[in-house]
Amino acid sequence: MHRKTIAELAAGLERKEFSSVELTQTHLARIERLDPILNSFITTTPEIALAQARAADERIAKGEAGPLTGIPIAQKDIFCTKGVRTSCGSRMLDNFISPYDACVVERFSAAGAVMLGKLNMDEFAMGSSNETSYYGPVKNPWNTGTVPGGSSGGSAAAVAARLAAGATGTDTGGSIRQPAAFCGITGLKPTYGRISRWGMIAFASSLDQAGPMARTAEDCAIMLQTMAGFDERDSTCVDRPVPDYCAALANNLDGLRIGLPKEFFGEGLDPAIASLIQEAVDEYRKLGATVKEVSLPNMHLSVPAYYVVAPAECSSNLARFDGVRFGHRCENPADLADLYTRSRGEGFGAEVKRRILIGTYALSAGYYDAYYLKAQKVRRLISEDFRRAFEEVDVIMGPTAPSVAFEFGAKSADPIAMYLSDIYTIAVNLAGLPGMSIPVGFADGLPVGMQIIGGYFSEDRLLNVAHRYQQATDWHTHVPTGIAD
Ligand SMILES: NC(=O)C[C@H](N)C(=O)O
Repeated sequence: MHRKTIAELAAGLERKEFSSVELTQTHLARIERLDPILNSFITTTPEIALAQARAADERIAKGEAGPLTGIPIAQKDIFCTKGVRTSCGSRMLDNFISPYDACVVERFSAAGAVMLGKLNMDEFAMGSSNETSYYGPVKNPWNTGTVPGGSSGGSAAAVAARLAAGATGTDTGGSIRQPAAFCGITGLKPTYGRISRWGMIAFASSLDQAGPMARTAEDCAIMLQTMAGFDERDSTCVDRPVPDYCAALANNLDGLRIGLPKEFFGEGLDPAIASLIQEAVDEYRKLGATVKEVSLPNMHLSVPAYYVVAPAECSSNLARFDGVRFGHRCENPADLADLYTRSRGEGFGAEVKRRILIGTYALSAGYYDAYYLKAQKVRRLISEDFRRAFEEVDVIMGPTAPSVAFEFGAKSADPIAMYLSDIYTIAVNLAGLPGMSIPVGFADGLPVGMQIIGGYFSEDRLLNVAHRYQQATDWHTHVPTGIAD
């Protein structure tokens, strides 16, 4: 059962080949058996899952099921879940039981989905390897000596290992796409504003966006259908109709104009990855696409601009964790200053502290114009680069990450080396565009992801482009041996 995609599981439930309770029990048993190795879950919620599965079976029996009714999924632990610990991968929130559900969680519940638990992640989504989690790193199911990527590493590993049929992720600077690439799954970061951020713990509010992570583009379409749409509780959520993402999947790709940015194929890219991307692009030629080189001249400024904007917003957002209202509080504070200092000092890990310090510095009087204002101008230049490219092409393709999954510890001592693993993804966040990662092969036995970037609100087109490729190839069907057999 666990090998089936969400679309296949929904068909099986409808035909009564198995019940949601059976399906849920199968996944819970797999988590119990395999997650001690992978560490992809921070919290499992078997009682909630089985209650939701029973309710789903009733709904299916009455003929009132939707495409996600009875499907076992899991939530990144950045989404607030009522009555369930919501840690954001941090000691700061280790004791935090959320009093409400995030909008995304509400929508999955309303659709009748089953929540298996909360997934491991880099602390407050800051990281690209899952090594910054207070709960320990997640292992990559393809090779447990390598990282799963981050920050949505628990989501990617759980889906790759068939512990959940689908998972939510969030992407501030590559956090859905890079782990999807490292674990050989499909992930979509939608346009900024497509999905409500309400109840999603804020890291960098002008960049954060939730999205689906699953095995296929079709499954991502099914999940996005439920996640997308206006919510007045998030002032940046866009009030715009949600298209039927599944209806567009099978459209043919005749005449699709693909752009390959020359900046994506330069120095620093693993040559094995470059050739797999070229092979995938050749497949698209066979499917009727035309291919041309485009340029994103300000791409090289994306990582530096991100590491001003994101820490600046993080220093402001994380000011709320003060030991007073919720989260970690130090023992016996001497006075208020001691309470703040020790609670934050004990509650946050090293990477989070680094970002808060960078952000506070960048925003401080005298440095604001030199850093923050300048980074905002660069952001505008990057958006303009994409706008110009999309005058000539429909989608942009390139590698998701410059390397395959790396070994634990390989980049932890060098923050800049770690930051560079998001070199191809971050510009998309700065511009607010949608982007996907799909599996296109293996290098050194590890999965390689290709990124597909589209214009604003072109998620239907991206999913269509990804789906047609997945119908013509089988990279997305490969299963990590040993762990996920
Ligand atoms: N949250 C993200 O998108 C991850 C990014 N690597 C960061 O550390 O900021």
